[in-house]
Amino acid sequence: MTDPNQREIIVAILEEVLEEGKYSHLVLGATLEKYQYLSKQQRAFITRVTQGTIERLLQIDAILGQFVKKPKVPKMKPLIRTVLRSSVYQIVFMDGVPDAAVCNEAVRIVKNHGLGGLSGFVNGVLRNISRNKDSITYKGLSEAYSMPQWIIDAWEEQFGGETTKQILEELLEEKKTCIRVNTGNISVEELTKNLRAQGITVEPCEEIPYALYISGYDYLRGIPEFLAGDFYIQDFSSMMVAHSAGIQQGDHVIDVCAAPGGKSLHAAELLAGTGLVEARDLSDHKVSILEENIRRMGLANIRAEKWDATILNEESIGQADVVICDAPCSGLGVVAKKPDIKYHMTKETQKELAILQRQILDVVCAYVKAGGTLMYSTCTISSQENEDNVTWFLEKHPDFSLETEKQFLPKAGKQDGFFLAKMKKR
Ligand SMILES: C[S@@+](CC[C@H](N)C(=O)[O-])C[C@H]1O[C@@H](n2cnc3c(N)ncnc32)[C@H](O)[C@@H]1O
Repeated sequence: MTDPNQREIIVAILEEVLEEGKYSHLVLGATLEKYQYLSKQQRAFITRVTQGTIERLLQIDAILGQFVKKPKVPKMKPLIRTVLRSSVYQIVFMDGVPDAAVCNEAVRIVKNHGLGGLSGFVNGVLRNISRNKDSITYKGLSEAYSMPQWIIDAWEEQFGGETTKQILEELLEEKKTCIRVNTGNISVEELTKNLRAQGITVEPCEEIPYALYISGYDYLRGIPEFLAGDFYIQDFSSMMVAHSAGIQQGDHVIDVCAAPGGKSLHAAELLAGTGLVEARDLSDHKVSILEENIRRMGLANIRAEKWDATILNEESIGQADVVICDAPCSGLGVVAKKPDIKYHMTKETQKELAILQRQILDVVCAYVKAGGTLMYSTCTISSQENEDNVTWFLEKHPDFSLETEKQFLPKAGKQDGFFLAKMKKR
């Protein structure tokens, strides 16, 4: 557990995410791929500490604020700040990691980076926190649940205090990965057997027979069945889009915001080799991600295309049995798995996103055939981006009617926060 290398790696990841603003899941994924020689335990430790530190950042900074009078956290040297933050996470939120080892490692890293003059400060702060863990207090929900205040305010207004507290609690609980089995490649039973043989815990998902929860695995790309396209990582709430769209064999599906491809690939799988899915996204980079996933899943009835969804594609008018509009959104429903989102998002950006979502809906509804279906979804729980947009859309487009609308709230070990609306064109 105390291999010196691990904590150096953790600090390097956190510096990229917290100091340079890169996305944690991308930096962590790339790092785990780079250090394939590490053991499964070491990788699990790196994942837990980096994700935990990001997830609990406001809480950790509040703790540091209680124990360090000067300098304030924002005024600290970036490396010192990162070492302290990741060490506080281990001392306060992890059992089974000796505090003395955490302090010693922090001192060693600081010295290795030429900041030996500050090693006494780092050592003193961490040992003080270790001795006084029980006296830590938090001012308000924002500190206690590490969630920016503006998000709490918005949720309290929308859901009330009790539900907001429940959401905040769920977001910090243990997470499981939900996968969609590519049943064209392998049966659910066979995949379950293969994964269990590798020591992976596999549990069924009650709502969708071809969805499973997996945990205790090392590294995604280290699972041969992942590389073979036998499964795709997708939350069950997100699977509900293609699952409940009423896709029939031979259908033409247009997914207007498709990358990395979860819903498009799912639709193509449901079409079982028939029909066509046009999977569109904004940039060449996104299209190449779509193409890579299409190749991995081995599907022939789907093609990736570059197209800006805010621009009308004349050729697509009235062509689709199903249009999937999984719009760019604030992502606040998935902060349990991508915790840095909550610090990047702002009220202003959220407003801009709601406008963009309306713009996209307004254009892409033209692609739906008479009698066809428009699926609108987001991975957020904000009514501004969800129900309000649907109401606005239905008023503006009376030829569409609402069939179902569902807001999934985040539930630990079960589902992300997600919204979907199924609309029918008369
Ligand atoms: C929520 S993600 C889509 C996730 C995807 N549907 C899935 O299930 O894997 C939103 C996507 O919208 C794309 N996007 C943003 N603005 C767009 C636009 N104007 N036109 C098309 N795609 C856009 C983003 O690049 C991003 O890939």
